[in-house]
Amino acid sequence: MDSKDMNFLKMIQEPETEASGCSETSTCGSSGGPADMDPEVWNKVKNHPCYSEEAHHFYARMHVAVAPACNIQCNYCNRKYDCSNESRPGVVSERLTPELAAKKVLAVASEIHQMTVVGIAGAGDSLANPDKTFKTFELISKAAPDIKLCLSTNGLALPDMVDRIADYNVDHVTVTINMVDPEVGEQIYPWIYFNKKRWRGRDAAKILSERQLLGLEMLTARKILVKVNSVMIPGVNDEHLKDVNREVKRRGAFLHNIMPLISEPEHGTFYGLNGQRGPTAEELKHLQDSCEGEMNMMRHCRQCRADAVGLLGEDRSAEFTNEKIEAIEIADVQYDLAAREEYRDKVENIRETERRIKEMIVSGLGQNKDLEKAPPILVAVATQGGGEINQHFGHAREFQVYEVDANEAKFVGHRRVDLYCEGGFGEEDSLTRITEALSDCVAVMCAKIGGCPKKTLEEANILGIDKFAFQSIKPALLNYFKEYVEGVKSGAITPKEVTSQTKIRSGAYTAPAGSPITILS
Ligand SMILES: C[S@@+](CC[C@H](N)C(=O)[O-])C[C@H]1O[C@@H](n2cnc3c(N)ncnc32)[C@H](O)[C@@H]1O
Ligand code: SF4
Ligand code: SF4
Repeated sequence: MDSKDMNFLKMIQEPETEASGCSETSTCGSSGGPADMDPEVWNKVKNHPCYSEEAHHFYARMHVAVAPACNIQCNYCNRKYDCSNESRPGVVSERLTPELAAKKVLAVASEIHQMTVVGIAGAGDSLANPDKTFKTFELISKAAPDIKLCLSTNGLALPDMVDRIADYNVDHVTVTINMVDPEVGEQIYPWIYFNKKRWRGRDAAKILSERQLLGLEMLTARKILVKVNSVMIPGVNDEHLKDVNREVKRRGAFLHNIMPLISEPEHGTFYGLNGQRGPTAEELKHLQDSCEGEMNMMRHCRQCRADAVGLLGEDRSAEFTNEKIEAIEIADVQYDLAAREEYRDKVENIRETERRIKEMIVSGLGQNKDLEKAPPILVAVATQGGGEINQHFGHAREFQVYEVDANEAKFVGHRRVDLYCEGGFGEEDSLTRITEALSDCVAVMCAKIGGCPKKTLEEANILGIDKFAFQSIKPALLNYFKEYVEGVKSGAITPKEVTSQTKIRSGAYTAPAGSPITILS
């Protein structure tokens, strides 16, 4: 186990908690997953960072960019193959052959033990490049059998590929479904290439939609978990995505990930060049909230590049360039399966303990009528993984935002920000932007915060809090909720009107060049 892994484990093993008498390092019972989840499903999702919000604090993924071609055109997509400065889907720094991809997976997995999933998500479409995609899976599954395989597709080729997908034990497939009505679809897709012919307009959208829904049914019939991605395009498919949600739910999709359209003109997409805007954070959250029901909504998607490596929200791809991978002697790569398993076992014990602690806190809060009645608050958290408040305010490139009440602390999105501590350079500007980005939060929790940013935040009625440093995020937030409500009651804290429908001012915040738009997902 390398020193980074050791630090990470130490970080998650030694929390200082005031949450309860049960130490978080102890293992209070078995790790069976949430009570309401089928154990077979839990086993598939428990260490997949995209399929489980909880898992994304502990486990990493990597994308291997082996699939350059695409069989359709979306009006929001412009693929780039040598781009290191844009952080959005469809861009990569370098292409990979299946052989180099497998070598890269081994190199990353031996360096980053929390990396549990390899996905193929472009830069084009995984199933428009089936030979490269399945060759890559074949090589990875031989060399690294504990790694989960995952693919993303627009679904056009899916019905023809389901058997091959099942043959490679791929348990997770993402299908992008933006419409179930060809009238809507013709505004999103200028053409598709199907049966050796280019189709346009409503005919194209009809074929695509039928193939997507058929593919989805075929996957769920084989118990393969399907995440449906939908890009929310205001005025085109925003209201219609409720119908999409209903149709995919009916066909057994496991998770629905409604993502905001990214349409900066400089990316050169059709929508970007024609002024099609993306949704505001408030619009996005409203739609996600209205679709949330029996079906899980994904709210922690970071809209990653096609060659992303690391925990969601961090990108370590620059550490694993083709040049570095090519220079590695495969015999020097230490793929230590036992150490990887040991790491996962420890994480699962910690998660199980945290779940029990949360239950105890919630049951304690439930005894108090004032807390039960109090409206939810939004709190921002600086974390670098491990499910803890463990990042210095000035080192945060994103803040996670939680909606907290007496019953739960729910992840509702993230805000990307400029780094505050950059050697004293431009600090005031970045602090202003961070304050704007967190304007709807009552507090920001971090491992440490300096006097100056604390004062500026307080002027905007956002408390900078570092006393929960290195504690588990959700227990700390639930404990803080009690403190906040009591503080408001006693007059020590000035209340902030915040509800789940609060207007999040994403429009007021300009993301730094090269980063995706700020979202509250
Ligand atoms: C680059 S695609 C690769 C996988 C596959 N070709 C597909 O479309 O599903 C990965 C995801 O990024 C999404 N995406 C691409 N460009 C986007 C944009 N400009 N805004 C939001 N999502 C985008 C796609 O819809 C898809 O869900
Ligand atoms: S299907 Fe995927 S890769 Fe192809 S154009 Fe659409 S978003 Fe881009
Ligand atoms: S784009 Fe979203 S679903 Fe895909 S790896 Fe990133 S966080 Fe996961």
